Amino acid sequence: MGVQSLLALAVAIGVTSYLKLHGASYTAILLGLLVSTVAQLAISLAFSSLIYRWFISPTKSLPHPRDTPFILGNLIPFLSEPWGFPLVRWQRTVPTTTSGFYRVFLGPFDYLIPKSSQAVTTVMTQPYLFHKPAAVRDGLVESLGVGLVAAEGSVHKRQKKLLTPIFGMSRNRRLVPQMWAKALILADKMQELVTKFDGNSDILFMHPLTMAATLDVIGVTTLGVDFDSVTRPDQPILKAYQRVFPSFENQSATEKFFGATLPAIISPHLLFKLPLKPIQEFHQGMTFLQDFCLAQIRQKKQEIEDDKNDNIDVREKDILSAIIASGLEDESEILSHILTILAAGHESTAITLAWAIFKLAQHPNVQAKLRAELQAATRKTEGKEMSLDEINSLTYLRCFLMEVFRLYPAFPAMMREAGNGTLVGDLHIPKGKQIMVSPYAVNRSQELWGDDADEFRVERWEESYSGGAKSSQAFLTFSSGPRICIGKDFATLSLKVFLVVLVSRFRFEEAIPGWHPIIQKGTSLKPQGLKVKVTLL
Ligand code: HEM
Repeated sequence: MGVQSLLALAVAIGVTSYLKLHGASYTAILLGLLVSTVAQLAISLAFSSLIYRWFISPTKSLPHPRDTPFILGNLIPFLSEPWGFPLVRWQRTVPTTTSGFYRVFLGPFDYLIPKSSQAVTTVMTQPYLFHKPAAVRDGLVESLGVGLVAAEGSVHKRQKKLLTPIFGMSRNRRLVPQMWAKALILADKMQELVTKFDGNSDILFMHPLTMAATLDVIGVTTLGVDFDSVTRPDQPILKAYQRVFPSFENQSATEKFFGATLPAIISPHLLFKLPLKPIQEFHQGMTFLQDFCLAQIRQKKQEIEDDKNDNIDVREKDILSAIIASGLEDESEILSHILTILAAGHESTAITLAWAIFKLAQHPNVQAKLRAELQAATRKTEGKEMSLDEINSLTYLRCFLMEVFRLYPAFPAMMREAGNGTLVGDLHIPKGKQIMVSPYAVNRSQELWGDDADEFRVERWEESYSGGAKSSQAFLTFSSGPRICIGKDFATLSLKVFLVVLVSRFRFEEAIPGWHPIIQKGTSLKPQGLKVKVTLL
């Protein structure tokens, strides 16, 4: 229990005893407690925002954004804009210090932000010292269990060792036909939509389509189950995910406000118990997914047990089979891995695919160059499905995708917390200090990428394999260090397959010249209402 909580308890006991001794009624005592709680909260807020932050904190000498009002600090831009926007501004305007960190204030909470690549390295290469904050971890555990995203320390190390080979090159080779089949189904659906009214062209909202398609890829590759979300938008798994990750487009202004604010200020234990409609929907969605995945796990276990010949096709059929065949027996851990892979794997890829298609529409020259590369490759394969090596030999496709990854990282910020007090150069970071690492801001840093960091310039990846970045920590789309995304190659491959199939079959143009979709505020870079004109070639 911290000093503040002890003080609060002492004041509450004091107030109750005083009122009781003076013969007050229970209503008066309750009222007294309420008033004293509010007063303590106000004093604690004022103390952290007006005194601790400026005069006592060991990080008090670090620079911070200009225009930082007392009390609210930098909270307003953070709540009113997509997270990445203020982070890019601050990355450019706050002076660089020797430690490479600066600080921002979200209401009473102070965050350190690593600005230099050295500071980013310090945080990302020591994931068990700078771990995920308890509130973030608790939220993940509540929904997904202790899978790789939520695990810390030795548990994370063991899980990563178990899962890394399952996501290796030999699996990717096996996945290509499944991904290809799903990309063709998406292309067929898009063809059906654009030819519906006798023409060969129409405006399509891409994000719902990419969500359904990437969910289908993850379903077939992870569980060996065909969700069929692209052709059946009412199928229950898709509906469950729409409940778990609601799109802001379908929410009222109040729901949007609370959806962006409550997770930042209330502990997940409390948040998940609130009698609010989105929370109830979340639980219903999660319960459905848990029951569904558990049934799949039991069925798959049986298949593997029944296979007396250790048949590779049974043990390696999909990611779930490979996890069970690896010898992991704990059913709740297997369930956490599957829920984690399904959740982490499809939304991020869907967001990236939607942005990729939007960038093609915005940049016809890039699209033409990519199509030319694909047509030349397709001539060689005589229009048949490409192999992993053929897909990976498409150099312009790689360059295009890297530039999309750089400018549109699906997760604009990652939260961390110092597990122990530590020294970084001359800066003492105290235990419990909150840290925010921003892939969005680092990927657009002019110090690391040059003056044209904001420009969508595919050539930078043609000129140099690293895109000309001045540090290996300049590209954080998939995080870096021991907690780097395990599905990085899986996601890259499935995006390449989707792009090969879609760009070969359709031309993408801006639906409205110069229009840009709004980016959802919060933890992901979800585009709202992303639409493009799609023409069948
Ligand atoms: C474009 C697509 C993707 C992006 C941008 C992305 C990005 C990220 C990022 C930034 C992290 C680190 C989060 C943090 O530490 O706070 C992460 C972790 C993770 N991702 Fe991905 N991801 C993508 C696709 C996938 C896919 C397809 C899968 C699985 C099939 C996956 C599974 C995971 C897992 C299990 C972790 C936790 C790794 C660990 O903590 O060791 N991701 N991802």
